[in-house]
Amino acid sequence: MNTTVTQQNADPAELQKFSELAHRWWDAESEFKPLHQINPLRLDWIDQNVGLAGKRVIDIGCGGGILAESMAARGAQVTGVDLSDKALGVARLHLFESNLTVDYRKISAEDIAAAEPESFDVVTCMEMLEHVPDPASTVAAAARLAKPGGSVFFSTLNRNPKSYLFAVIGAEYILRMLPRGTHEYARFIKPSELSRFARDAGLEVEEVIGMTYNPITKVYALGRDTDVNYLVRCRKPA
Ligand SMILES: C[S@@+](CC[C@H](N)C(=O)[O-])C[C@H]1O[C@@H](n2cnc3c(N)ncnc32)[C@H](O)[C@@H]1O
Repeated sequence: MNTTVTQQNADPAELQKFSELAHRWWDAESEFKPLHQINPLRLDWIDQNVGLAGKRVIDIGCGGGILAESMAARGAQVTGVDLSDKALGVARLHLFESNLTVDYRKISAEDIAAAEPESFDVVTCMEMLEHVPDPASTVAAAARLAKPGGSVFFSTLNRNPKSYLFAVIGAEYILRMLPRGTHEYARFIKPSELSRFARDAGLEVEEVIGMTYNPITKVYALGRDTDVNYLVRCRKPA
């Protein structure tokens, strides 16, 4: 692994997992299929709430750039940050194919928040908090990056027996949608916990919305069921 992690809110083993798979990031039938499938839903939800065109956006834990590119395609000026060299390499290469512009940088959320506080109209941090040792620190960095009046979006996995059954046993062992070991149950975050992290960081929590997967129809949907996957929309007071 050529990822250097020093005194950062990062787990080298987690970064290694994503680095090893990075070359398959844009293969919509690969381990990243779920991210490709959920992307239109989360993109539309974000766009409907903030109107992405012309907005300055930062995507924390951008990986290969599925969400970052799609926001750029909607007219946003997007910065993507991650600590996996390989994922960032794939993200940069994919720009040649898409002809889009995204400013990809290898920097932690905390470091870019210290360097460029209150710089972004929109902050997104999706499917990333469950992979870091100190999610509250990432949430605080996301809040710091937002301009006053800006919007901050998170998504992660709830922590309860049902989410263990669906997100770990179901997705990794039965349906084999994800490689075994993708998710560590102890790192799942309850909506109440994420809401507290957000409030402690000075954000107002405006919406918590669930995302469900129907294994029969293979369709994802947004709705009231936050038991497994969920998204949170926050606002930084002006
Ligand atoms: C499941 S992927 C999600 C990618 C993207 N956010 C999406 O939803 O399409 C998790 C990403 O978080 C990144 N990541 C893990 N720990 C990180 C950290 N401490 N700082 C920045 N990125 C991190 C991984 O490298 C990986 O790209």
